[in-house]
Amino acid sequence: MFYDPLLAMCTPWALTGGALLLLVYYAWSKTRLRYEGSNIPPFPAPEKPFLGHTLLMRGNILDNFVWMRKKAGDIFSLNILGQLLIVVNGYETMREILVKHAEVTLDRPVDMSSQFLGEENHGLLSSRGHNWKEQRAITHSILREFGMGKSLMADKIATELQMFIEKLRSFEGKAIHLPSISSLAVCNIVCSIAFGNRFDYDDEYYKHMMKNSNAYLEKAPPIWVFYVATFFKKLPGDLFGIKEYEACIKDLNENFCKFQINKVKQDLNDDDEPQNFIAAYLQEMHKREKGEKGTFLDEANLVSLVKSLVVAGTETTSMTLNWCVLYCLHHPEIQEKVFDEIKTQVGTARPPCMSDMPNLPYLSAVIRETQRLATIGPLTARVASHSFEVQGYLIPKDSQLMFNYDTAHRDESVWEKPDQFNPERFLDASGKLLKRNELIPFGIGRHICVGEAMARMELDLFLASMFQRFRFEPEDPGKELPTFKGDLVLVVTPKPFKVRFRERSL
Ligand code: HEM
Repeated sequence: MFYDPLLAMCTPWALTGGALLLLVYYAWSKTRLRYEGSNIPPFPAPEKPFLGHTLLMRGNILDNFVWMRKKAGDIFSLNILGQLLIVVNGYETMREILVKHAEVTLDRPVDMSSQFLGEENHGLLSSRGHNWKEQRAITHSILREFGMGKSLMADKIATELQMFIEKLRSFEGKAIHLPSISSLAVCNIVCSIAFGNRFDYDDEYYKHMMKNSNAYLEKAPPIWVFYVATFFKKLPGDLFGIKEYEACIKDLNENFCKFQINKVKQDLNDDDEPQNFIAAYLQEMHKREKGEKGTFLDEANLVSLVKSLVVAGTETTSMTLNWCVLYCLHHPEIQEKVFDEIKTQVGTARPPCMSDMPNLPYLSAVIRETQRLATIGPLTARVASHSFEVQGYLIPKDSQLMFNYDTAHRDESVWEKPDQFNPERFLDASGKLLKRNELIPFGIGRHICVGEAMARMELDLFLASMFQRFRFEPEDPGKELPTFKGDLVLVVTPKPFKVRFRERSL
């Protein structure tokens, strides 16, 4: 046979080169957007080869979105490793899509934790279509039955609030990190509704599970990592902490949510009056299973639901309390004004209750302004189930949409000096509370926070009692006060700071 030494030498190189070319072509074809010629929203910056706009998702995304919006307008496109991501800003534009096009923007994209737990269509945060509709309706109806926004819920909150205030008193003015206590208190309210139990603040099991619940938010890898997380997971080591994150959420799932459900199941009798969320859900599930219509209610959905109540219902409320305290450290005069209002309208002999709230408009304005300026949950995502048009742009089927709620709260055309903490913007000239539609801390459209009424009640009661009983003072009055600039870890958290709760002499 003919032997060519040159060919023999070249072949390994040719093979390697060919393989590399194929790999490059594969990577290029996977990361390229295929919408040439269609009128998708504009890009704020040129795409980088292979990476698209992925690097723009690093750092403080909310700050990055500000300059992108200035360049490209309220709706702009990003290429994240081949996935079209359309970012939507401004109250009117978000409303137009989430309300007018609600049916085609109903589903959320699969999130990382659901993917890791094999829960791609479960519960409320990651379920889709008819399953989501049934889970949403049952959650809403059970929470309403348990008195969300009514007295039963208020009683549960008041019981926990008493423990919380006692705990704050016990520090006798020593500087503390508020969320390490407030998260335990707020989560206890969710627990007492979900499975009828509260935990002692020093309970090791509870503290461990709360750490997992916090990790859900704090340890969540950066958003862009999600697109390549399954690949990174296969690599040795733990790049971006993906494996640690997975371990935390699995522990929370198995040893908290499933464990508590099994405990309720042991004593469940379908004929008894349900005493908690889990029992009510299981009883309704058994009823529907016997019907002819079929049901999406099942235990896998319940596990995910319980987890979303714990995770979505804890840090959001706890961080809002923390932000409010931080703003008041900067504005002691506002703090005193709230105290004076409570002293006049409620007195100091008993804790404030829900029926006092109509007489406390200034406190309500402080809470609204806290929610506006902090925008705890600034980003939410959806997938377009069909193509549709908005403001002349095509939103193609399967594109992902990210809604930037933060912009609704910071638009200068709506809010004068939006970066300042000014509760007066929620009051009219006679001191009456104003309703302002652009305030959307709980979101808009069909996915609007299912725990809104409960959260409002918690914020009202907790803050009213905190203002009544304590003066909030900085850890070290000689030092610079903690900054207004927060960190986005799914929820926006202030940079950790300590505060002194000085008991007022009442
Ligand atoms: C101050 C406290 C809270 C804030 C600022 C807040 C904010 C939000 C926001 C912005 C959303 C997303 C809306 C969207 O995707 O458009 C949401 C959804 C949700 N929240 Fe809240 N939330 C709070 C408290 C609570 C509480 C106390 C619970 C329950 C115990 C809760 C449970 C949920 C659930 C389950 C969802 C998903 C709803 C769905 O997709 O249908 N949240 N919340």
